[in-house]
Amino acid sequence: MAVYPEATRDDKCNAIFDAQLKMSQSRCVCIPGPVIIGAGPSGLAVAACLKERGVPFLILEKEDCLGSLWKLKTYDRLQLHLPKEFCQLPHMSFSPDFPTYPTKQQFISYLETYAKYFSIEPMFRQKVQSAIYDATLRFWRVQTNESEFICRWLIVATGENAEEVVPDIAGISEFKGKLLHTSRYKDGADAKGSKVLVVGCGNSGMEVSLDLCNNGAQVFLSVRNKLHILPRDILGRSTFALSMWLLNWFPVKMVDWFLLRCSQVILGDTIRTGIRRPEIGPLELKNSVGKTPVLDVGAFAKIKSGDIKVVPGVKRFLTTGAEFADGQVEEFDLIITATGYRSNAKSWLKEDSFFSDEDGFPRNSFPNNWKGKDGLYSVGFSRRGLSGVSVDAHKVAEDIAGQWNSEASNTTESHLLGKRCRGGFAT
Ligand SMILES: Cc1cc2nc3c(=O)[nH]c(=O)nc-3n(C[C@H](O)[C@H](O)[C@H](O)COP(=O)(O)OP(=O)(O)OC[C@H]3O[C@@H](n4cnc5c(N)ncnc54)[C@H](O)[C@@H]3O)c2cc1C
Ligand SMILES: NC(=O)C1=CN([C@@H]2O[C@H](COP(=O)(O)OP(=O)(O)OC[C@H]3O[C@@H](n4cnc5c(N)ncnc54)[C@H](OP(=O)(O)O)[C@@H]3O)[C@@H](O)[C@H]2O)C=CC1
Ligand SMILES: O=C(O)C(=O)Cc1c[nH]c2ccccc12
Repeated sequence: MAVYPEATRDDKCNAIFDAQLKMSQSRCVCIPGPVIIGAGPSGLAVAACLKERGVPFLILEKEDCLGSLWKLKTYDRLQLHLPKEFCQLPHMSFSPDFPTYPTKQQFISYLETYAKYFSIEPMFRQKVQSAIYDATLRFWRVQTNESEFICRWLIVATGENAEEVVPDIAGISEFKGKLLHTSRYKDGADAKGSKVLVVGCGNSGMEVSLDLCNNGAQVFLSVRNKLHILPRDILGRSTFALSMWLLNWFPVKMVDWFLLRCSQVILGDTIRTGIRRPEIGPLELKNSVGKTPVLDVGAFAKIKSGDIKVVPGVKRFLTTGAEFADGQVEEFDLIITATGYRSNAKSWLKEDSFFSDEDGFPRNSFPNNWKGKDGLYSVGFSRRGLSGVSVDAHKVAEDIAGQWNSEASNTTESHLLGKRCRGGFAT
């Protein structure tokens, strides 16, 4: 357990008095176990692990459903791009009927079943506005739009993709056509015959481009940087699974070399289409800066055939279209920003040591990214997708359960505060 500077008796009395005064004025609830922020896969996974260990908890979720990223912010044709065995959460496998790459709907129904099985009932419409550690009381104070929650442990599970990144490109507000981020794209049903620019070439940009193309749109894909494209499957086996298997025996550079040779044979030279590859290999790049390679499900064939046209980065937007870095100008009906997401943790978490101001991720990288000080934890910030979520969830639950079961969790302060709190939620 962390060691705190001892507060004086007077400090403690004043702080307890302040806390009690605040509680009597506003709705304030003491939570006996941890408060988990976010009811996505990470929040559910750590909740299930805590349940297994008999630790009560409360999940606060800003939306009115669990798995909100998957339910509200993803397109219809989405399928997991890692095989299902790498995406399941702790203590429950996917249905054997699910295909290797479950669909969005299957993944959502898995999350629903998961929550039901473990009797996880998040509190919805609770947007966390601030969380601050009271060093005198040794409690976290979590303020939502409705209430204040007081707890000993705080688990940040708000995700790597909490907020859309909207590019700050000149003239973006001038564009008179339709402009939307991939998080609001559902399908290309209305796009038939229209001219569409997709800005950004991650997995979202590639898959949305493919979907638009399949729906009869004329698609331009703006690529400003180097990136790795790998086929999702090599000889009928998942590229990701194959990579993980090879990494048991070979160094990452050798596995990267193998992946690039296979990509060359299966996809051909990406440079011919205007897409340059980084000098560092795909897995090494993922491990070092977290940049996920594109796992291609068909968009690259459309690029090679010219159905999707690769254009350089956008220099500026115009009222009717865009000008690109090479001076080319095109008119568009629709522009879709596929420019990714960012963490929102720094907008509400008032602490300076565990989470970085720069990117809102824990400062320490995997495997030391899950535990901060003063009872602060994170799940789902390891840049390892859903398999990273499970690893974090196990570690966090084990650590908290250890404290919960020891006498240390029953401090005098918690009893004193607990008696004064009105009501309490703990699932
Ligand atoms: C299009 C897309 C496809 C993906 N496909 C894959 C894949 O195939 N395989 C894979 O491994 N990963 C994939 N990912 C990565 C994705 O991050 C994970 O699948 C997973 O959703 C991460 O779970 P999470 O719970 O950490 O975050 P999220 O799913 O984002 O959940 C976080 C939750 O926190 C809530 N929240 C945020 N801020 C607050 C606040 N202030 N107060 C209260 N609640 C808050 C949100 O509403 C949300 O419900 C994909 C991501 C995207 C965008
Ligand atoms: N089937 C699946 O399972 C899918 C999984 N995903 C996952 O979801 C997560 C998010 O993916 P995604 O939404 O693609 O986001 P990413 O962050 O992976 O990609 C964003 C892209 O936008 C570009 N970009 C960012 N800012 C700008 C800008 N100002 N101008 C031009 N381009 C810009 C980036 O290029 P640059 O390199 O230059 O910064 C990058 O190509 C990833 O983890 C991904 O793997 C997404 C879709 C499908
Ligand atoms: O979907 C994502 O963003 C992921 O992080 C999944 C993932 C983890 N490690 C990888 C290596 C190659 C491709 C995807 C992933």
